[in-house]
Amino acid sequence: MPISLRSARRYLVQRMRHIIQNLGRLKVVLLITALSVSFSVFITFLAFSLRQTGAVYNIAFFLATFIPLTIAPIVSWPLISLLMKVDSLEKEMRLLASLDPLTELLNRRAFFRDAELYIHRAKQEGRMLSVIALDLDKFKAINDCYGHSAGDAVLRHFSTTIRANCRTSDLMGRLGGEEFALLLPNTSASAAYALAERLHQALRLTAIQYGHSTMRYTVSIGVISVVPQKTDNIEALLNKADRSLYLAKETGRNCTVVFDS
Ligand SMILES: Nc1nc2c(ncn2[C@@H]2O[C@H](COP(=O)(O)OP(=O)(O)OP(=O)(O)O)[C@@H](O)[C@H]2O)c(=O)[nH]1
Repeated sequence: MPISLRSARRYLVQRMRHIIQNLGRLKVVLLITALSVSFSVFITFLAFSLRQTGAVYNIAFFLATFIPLTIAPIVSWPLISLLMKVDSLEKEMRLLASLDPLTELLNRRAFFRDAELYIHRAKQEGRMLSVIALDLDKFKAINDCYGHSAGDAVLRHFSTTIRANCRTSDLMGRLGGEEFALLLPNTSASAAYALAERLHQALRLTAIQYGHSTMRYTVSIGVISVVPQKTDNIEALLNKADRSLYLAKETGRNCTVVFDS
């Protein structure tokens, strides 16, 4: 019983938020005011029906209209404002919980969660998608040579390069350390390979100024492109992309290997 009460309350709060978001603050306050006045007039009417007439009756109806008309907006405006603020803070918190704080790409958990949705949709529509695993080369040497915050600057730079080369519909995540992953919906192996090559090219043209130092870095990339089958999930696809990435590292780094099944 307490569970159903709690879920009923949660449902009501959600409905209220939905209404507030759809109508906007002003319309909601006007609606509350109109409802308050109607209710107050109705109660007054019930109390006086068939009993009183004349001046008292008129004064009571005047008060039944005037009091809620003035009080309802004064009370509801700040309350609705507060609810809207809580709502946008909650949205912001949910977004922050999904992002890697250094690069502002999706964190591992959010990437895996969203990737499953993309894969599910691709299965339903029978469409191809590509998963790309990326790992910066000899990143430890950058940290050792220039310091940890220089390493952080490289990670941020790489995430900006990824963003500049991907579509807004692509999923971009930092899985941890210097490992990144992309999921490209509706993307063939050749288009995914072309993106990987654009990233290599962008890094070739890049020299990051850090203090008095100029840093250059490269990335190794593994690609898998499939029309996902029933048993495919992000873990399985990322495993295959990782196997290609491993080959890219073995081949001498700074290159792309496409998974060959
Ligand atoms: N600056 C910085 N370094 C990190 C972060 N997370 C992990 N690292 C470092 O990334 C380095 C990863 O090193 P390795 O796994 O040996 O890989 P690598 O040096 O890139 O070598 P290869 O992958 O074989 O090319 C380690 O030194 C970690 O300390 C981070 O958030 N910031």
